[in-house]
Amino acid sequence: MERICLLDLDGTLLDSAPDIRGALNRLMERHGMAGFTLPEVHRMIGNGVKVTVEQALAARDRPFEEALLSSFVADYEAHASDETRPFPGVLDALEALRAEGWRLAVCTNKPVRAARIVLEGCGLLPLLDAVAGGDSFAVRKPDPGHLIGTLAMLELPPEAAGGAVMVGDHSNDVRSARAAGVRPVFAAWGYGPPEMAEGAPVAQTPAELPAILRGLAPR
Ligand SMILES: O=C(O)COP(=O)(O)O
Ligand SMILES: [Mg+2]
Repeated sequence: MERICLLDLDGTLLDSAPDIRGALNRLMERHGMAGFTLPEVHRMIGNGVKVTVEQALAARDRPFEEALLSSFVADYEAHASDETRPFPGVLDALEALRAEGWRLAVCTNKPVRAARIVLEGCGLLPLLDAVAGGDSFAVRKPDPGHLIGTLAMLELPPEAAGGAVMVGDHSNDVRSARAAGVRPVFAAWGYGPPEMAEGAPVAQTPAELPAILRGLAPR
């Protein structure tokens, strides 16, 4: 069975919160609202941009508007890799996994256009066999269909989930993996608190991934 590694993006491959915060706080400022600290923004990431903007507006007692979301996304796309970088060790870990025969695909709740822009800006795009965003399918994490759809982008059937691992920093990643029949690994360096691992194996750093995934690989 083929070895497939599905990877979450924000808080797993990339420390993207500074640029998400930048675009969010510029939106808030344009509309006369107070901005957010980095730890506050960490807690708003993982359910897609719409939820991020909804939570930000709700925190300031302001109703959600589609136009505010569009203006946030346009600003974010223009500044997606100003400060965003791969977490230390990510590039080496991805190269090691590829050398060991793992196919790599991103499965993120971020809209796919923004995901590709930031992956390109950070130099990770050439290492990936597919990128599935939160708007690539009718469903997104925690729905297992998002992972099954990502496998389909690799021209693999749902049964290939048995040879796949999902690395992510949010309970959405762990839950969608389990529901799809994919083994989850929790990225402890990301934005999710430790309880979001929900009993999944935990990688403390990206450097631990090759050994952990080797232990989970189909034989
Ligand atoms: O919330 C988002 O926009 C994306 O989050 P994810 O990359 O961790 O799925
Ligand atoms: Mg994440």
